[in-house]
Amino acid sequence: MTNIRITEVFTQAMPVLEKLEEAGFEAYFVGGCVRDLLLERPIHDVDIATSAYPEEVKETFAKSIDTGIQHGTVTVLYGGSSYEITTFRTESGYQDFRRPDKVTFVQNLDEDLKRRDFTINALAMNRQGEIIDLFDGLGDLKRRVIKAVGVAEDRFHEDALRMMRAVRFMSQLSFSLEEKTRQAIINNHELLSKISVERIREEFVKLALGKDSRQAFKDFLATGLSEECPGLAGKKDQLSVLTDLKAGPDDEAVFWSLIAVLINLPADKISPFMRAWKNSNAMNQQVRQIVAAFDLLSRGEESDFDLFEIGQENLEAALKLAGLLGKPLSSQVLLDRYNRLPIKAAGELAIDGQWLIKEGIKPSPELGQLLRKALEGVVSGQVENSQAAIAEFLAI
Ligand SMILES: Nc1ccn([C@@H]2O[C@H](COP(=O)(O)OP(=O)(O)OP(=O)(O)O)[C@@H](O)[C@H]2O)c(=O)n1
Ligand SMILES: [Mg+2]
Repeated sequence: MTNIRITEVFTQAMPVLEKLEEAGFEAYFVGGCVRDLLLERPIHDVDIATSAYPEEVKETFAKSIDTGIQHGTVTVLYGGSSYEITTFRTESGYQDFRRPDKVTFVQNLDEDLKRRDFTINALAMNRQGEIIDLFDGLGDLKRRVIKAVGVAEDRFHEDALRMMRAVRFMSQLSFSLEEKTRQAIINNHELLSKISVERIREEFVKLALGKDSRQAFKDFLATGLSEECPGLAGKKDQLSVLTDLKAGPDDEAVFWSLIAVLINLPADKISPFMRAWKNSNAMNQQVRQIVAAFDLLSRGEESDFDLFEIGQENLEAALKLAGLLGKPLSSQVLLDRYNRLPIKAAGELAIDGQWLIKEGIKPSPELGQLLRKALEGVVSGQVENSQAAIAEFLAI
């Protein structure tokens, strides 16, 4: 990330503010993009707050999409980028999606900023590049603290997900939690149970993959937030390993596998756990495979054919998992063994079912067994991967 790129993002976005101002409205950059600009972090989305009502925003720009009119948000496409433009409002539009939104439009930026979650997220910037900072967000950026705007309890009652956001930002930014904010999370952690699992999962994964996850996991556990998460209630002791890892996880599937191992999930309980977190089937399957591979490798009895079946991706993931847990698996030896396998996929076998049929084997369970035998023979180096050698090996 460079300053040039950051400047570019805002330079590109300036005409959007300009157009709103020319149309007679106030408009500011707000929230995460201003925070990330000041922290010199990469900016992924530029949010704009304005005095214009959604209909007025739509009239100001040629191309727009109604992404969240009921929250006051219109997405505007301009100069090849898209911008979320939201009318000044109070009472968050961030409520759990199953609950009706109560959005009240307000007259000015100040009222809007007051209802934002943290001081570092309640900064705005105008077209002149001046920062509007009503709650000493700049000071908190310097002190590197996550502090709720105003009365923390109120902010968490407006949207309990913010408690998860607090620990997520700790991890991503390497910030600490301001004491009153921390106390408010301790007092209100039960509210998290009202929030949809999808939203909690999103924050949980961002926390896990953030650069300071170990510090953030400490507060995730100490404030009681973990007690409100699917499958994690009563597991604080096992999960405390997360605060003491050599490094944080950098891969989502490895992270879920780590959790599954830490809370001692038996193989048949991994799926229900992953589903409780509303993970995709693909993620669920990957995690089951990684944990199975990790268990097998931990026993140290894996054959070459086991390595073949595990496959490169899951092997690397299982080794990462072992690394996080400080397990002494000889990674290089295993990877070398894998790399020396004569074939890496069943498709590379010199014969297939068609070929066996041509050789006079009837489509039958026997055919499947022969294929499997050939595969095992080739993978384990017992037989060369050629049709002639395999035919002799199978005695057909
Ligand atoms: N529960 C929430 C979610 C968002 N916001 C406000 O809306 C802004 C934008 O929200 P979002 O994009 O979800 O978060 P960011 O802070 O931008 O973080 P990220 O980098 O993950 O986008 C936040 O900065 C904050 O001012 C809030 O007050 N409460
Ligand atoms: Mg954002």
